[in-house]
Amino acid sequence: MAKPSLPSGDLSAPRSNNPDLPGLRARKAVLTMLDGVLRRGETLDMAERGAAKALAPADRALARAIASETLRWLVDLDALIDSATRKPLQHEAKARQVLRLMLAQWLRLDTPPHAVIATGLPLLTGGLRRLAHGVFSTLTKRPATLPEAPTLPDAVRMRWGNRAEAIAGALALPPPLDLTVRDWSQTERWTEELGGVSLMPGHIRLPRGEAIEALPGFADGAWWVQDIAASLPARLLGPGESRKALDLCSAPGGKTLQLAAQGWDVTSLDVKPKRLDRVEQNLKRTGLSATLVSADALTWEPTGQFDAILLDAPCTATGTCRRHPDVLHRIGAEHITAMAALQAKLLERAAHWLAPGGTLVYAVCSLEQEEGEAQPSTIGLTTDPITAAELPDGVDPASEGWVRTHPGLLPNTGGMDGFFIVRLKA
Ligand SMILES: C[S@@+](CC[C@H](N)C(=O)[O-])C[C@H]1O[C@@H](n2cnc3c(N)ncnc32)[C@H](O)[C@@H]1O
Repeated sequence: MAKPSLPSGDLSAPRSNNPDLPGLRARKAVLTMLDGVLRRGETLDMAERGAAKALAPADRALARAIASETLRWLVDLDALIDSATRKPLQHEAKARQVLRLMLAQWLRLDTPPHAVIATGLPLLTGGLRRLAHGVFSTLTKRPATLPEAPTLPDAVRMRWGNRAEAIAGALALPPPLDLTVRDWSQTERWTEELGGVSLMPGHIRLPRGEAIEALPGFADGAWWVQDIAASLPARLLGPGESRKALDLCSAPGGKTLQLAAQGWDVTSLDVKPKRLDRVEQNLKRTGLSATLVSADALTWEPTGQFDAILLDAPCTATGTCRRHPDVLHRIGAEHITAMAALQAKLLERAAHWLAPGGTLVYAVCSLEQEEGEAQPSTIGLTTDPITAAELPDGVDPASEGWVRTHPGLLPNTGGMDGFFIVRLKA
């Protein structure tokens, strides 16, 4: 079973309970991050910003890796804990949280048990510390193992239906790093120079773990990081030939860059000014241009119509579960319903801004039917079927003409994020 590469944070065991020891501070941050995700429903990014901001970069990376692996394997870690306790621990009890992160380090990050104990047990006191020590020792003596792939929470498995097993298989593996090349004619050159593989023109796949900013071509903006699935929506609009495109909900701007590079005259709109700043920085780095608009798409009114609109709508982002395993535990029916309602409103508005004969691509990085397959029927545009020739080998359009990707696709080359994409014509 492939394991994530371990960040170079301090794995050595502190010899006392001194809370200032760096190894202990990283584990404390993990505990706060797990609490943020599991108790307060925060994203892992948000929880990390709150809990780990004072840590040195290597310790912060270590804390992120431990929290990610804990959340990815939570169901299996809990089963191990329950198999070694006579009285089940409450779901969010501190002793359970500490045992979860201890087991994730030992079983997923290959941290030696003595280091796990030295940095885990000081998070507890008294009887709880003795209990955690007992459970961890029982499991290391067995020795306990994890299954080949993480077990998905029941509600998630039910929602993802017959794709669930393949997605769980992909969750066990660290996802690769995909890049989109600004000038597609340079794909071969950059693929060779960066030592990657290309699955489509303009696409390069590298093994995970590269320091992106140090790679050749980054500073000159010859490419940007973008999962291959995330690159499909803009590709489906084809060459722009200076026609007008609206990238609605555009930040941090991967699709704005693509549309600009494909020759569209792009208006790039997002409601969050700080996120729009990132679009600006990305445009600057890549030498591409777009008109930036900081506005709420629910109230904004354009001055004219667009030949193309890309609506990469806000969503539950469950399709990014490989990199954000918090979505396995945070997202429930109420989030999906709320997002689906927002997406329907955005789609409805966007449809009115399309010039006659114009094209609208609707996309979400969600694996949920309500946010994907159920959406386009609510507006009066016709589907412009996506063809297999427009997709990477191994990904086929559905008979309805749309595309549903998920992490279990392209299993031999590293998978892809989960997206729903449909192309509609006015
Ligand atoms: C899935 S992300 C977009 C990713 C982006 N298309 C890319 O490729 O980099 C969704 C974006 O929608 C924005 N958003 C959410 N509600 C919005 C609204 N009412 N109006 C405009 N933008 C909105 C968020 O700020 C977020 O940046």
